[in-house]
Amino acid sequence: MGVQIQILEKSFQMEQERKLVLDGIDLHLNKGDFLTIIGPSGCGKSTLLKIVAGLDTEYRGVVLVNGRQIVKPGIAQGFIFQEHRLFPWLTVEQNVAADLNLKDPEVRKKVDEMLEIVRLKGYEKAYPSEISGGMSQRVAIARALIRDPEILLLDEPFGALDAFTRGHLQDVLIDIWQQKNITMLLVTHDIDEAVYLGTDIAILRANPGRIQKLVHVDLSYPRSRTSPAYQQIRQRVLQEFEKSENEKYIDGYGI
Ligand SMILES: Nc1ncnc2c1ncn2[C@@H]1O[C@H](COP(=O)(O)OP(=O)(O)OP(=O)(O)O)[C@@H](O)[C@H]1O
Repeated sequence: MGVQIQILEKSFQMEQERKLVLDGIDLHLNKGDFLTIIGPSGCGKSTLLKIVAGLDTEYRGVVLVNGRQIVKPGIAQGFIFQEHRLFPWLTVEQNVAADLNLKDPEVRKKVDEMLEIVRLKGYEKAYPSEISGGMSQRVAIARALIRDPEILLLDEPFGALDAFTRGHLQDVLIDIWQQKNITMLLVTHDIDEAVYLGTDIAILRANPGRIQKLVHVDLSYPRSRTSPAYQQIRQRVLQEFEKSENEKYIDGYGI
């Protein structure tokens, strides 16, 4: 049970050649794990997430979510993009309900519960143009959660937000994860975000994308960024990250 990701090979056809992007990725997440993924630009993080989401099925390998093979997008795999992708003509509560009927008392109850979890009570009737970027991203998270996904996939979800809002949303995300005991897979460029959120961190290297190192973060939540144990793990991850970046240049790619 849990999530099994086995990507033997993922390549893209370029004009002249096939480019190998992911090579031998093997990851296992138990229910309730929070895996963060970092790595140099272009190492295949988004490609990996799209494969797990079922958005890309052109690869050699297999992804299993609770024993079921992922062959297309579905409600079992919630996906949060960097931009929130809300419908501008729908209110906050309509965006959360999306194709579900808000007049159904069960749906109404769930929408209210989700808005409570993402701390948006009082904004039900607002339109996306009337709320901030951070609030919009919380609406997107509520919209994914209402479908009870077995795994939530987040691609740089807070990358476009200012540092203060990002810090706040990281805490909201930990809250949601703890309340729902959901399995999380989050891609980020931010080493601090990877350490602050993850039970485990996968550091990828590029050309082709491979797992450079898996680091287990044995720290309880909420985490203190200034604690020596936190700083020690951060330092370790940073060193691995630098190694993965150097290898990218030694290989002659990425410049
Ligand atoms: N649809 C596509 N067709 C061809 N090549 C692609 C396609 N999508 C991604 N690639 C290539 O695959 C590689 C990995 O891309 P991907 O977006 O997964 O990397 P990333 O690690 O998420 O990068 P970043 O951190 O910059 O967002 C890159 O070299 C990219 O150019």
